[in-house]
Amino acid sequence: MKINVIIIDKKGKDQLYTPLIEHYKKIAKPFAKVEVIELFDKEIAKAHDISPEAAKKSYTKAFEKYLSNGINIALDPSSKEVDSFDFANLLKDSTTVNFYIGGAYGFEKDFLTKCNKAVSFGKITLSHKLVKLVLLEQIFRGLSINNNHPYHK
Ligand SMILES: C[S@@+](CC[C@H](N)C(=O)[O-])C[C@H]1O[C@@H](n2cnc3c(N)ncnc32)[C@H](O)[C@@H]1O
Repeated sequence: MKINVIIIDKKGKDQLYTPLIEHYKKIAKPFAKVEVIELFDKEIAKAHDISPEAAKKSYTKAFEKYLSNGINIALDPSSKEVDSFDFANLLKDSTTVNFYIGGAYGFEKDFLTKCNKAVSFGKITLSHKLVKLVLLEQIFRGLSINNNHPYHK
């Protein structure tokens, strides 16, 4: 199966999170190919200087081309909270699963309605880099649950 983590973020490897992200991608390999897709362009940078609404619109524009393939799940703090078993079930719905992590201003409502689901990791707001790491760990945990791997005890 293919899992895409699509995030509004500048490309580039930071020393802090990248080794762990790569670790989870590697250990998930027997079950799924996990790819992290970072999106940030001049249009998003410019929109940030205009208004939160313009910024959210620019995120939607960047995300939209990925919506056509597979199941689409937005990570949104104010949506339905999931536990690790609910999360594992999301990975059973399709052979391609796209997860979306919003930018500094979250998502446009319109984008959330275009996704199949929106889920929350709790009411706290995590930085997008930290959310990416938590998501990668939960993807591996979910794959472990679905494949009876002993990681999830
Ligand atoms: C810095 S946060 C943006 C905060 C923004 N004010 C909002 O309400 O979404 C960047 C992204 O991280 C993700 N995120 C942060 N905390 C989260 C949580 N508790 N559960 C799910 N996703 C979260 C969301 O995708 C969010 O758009």
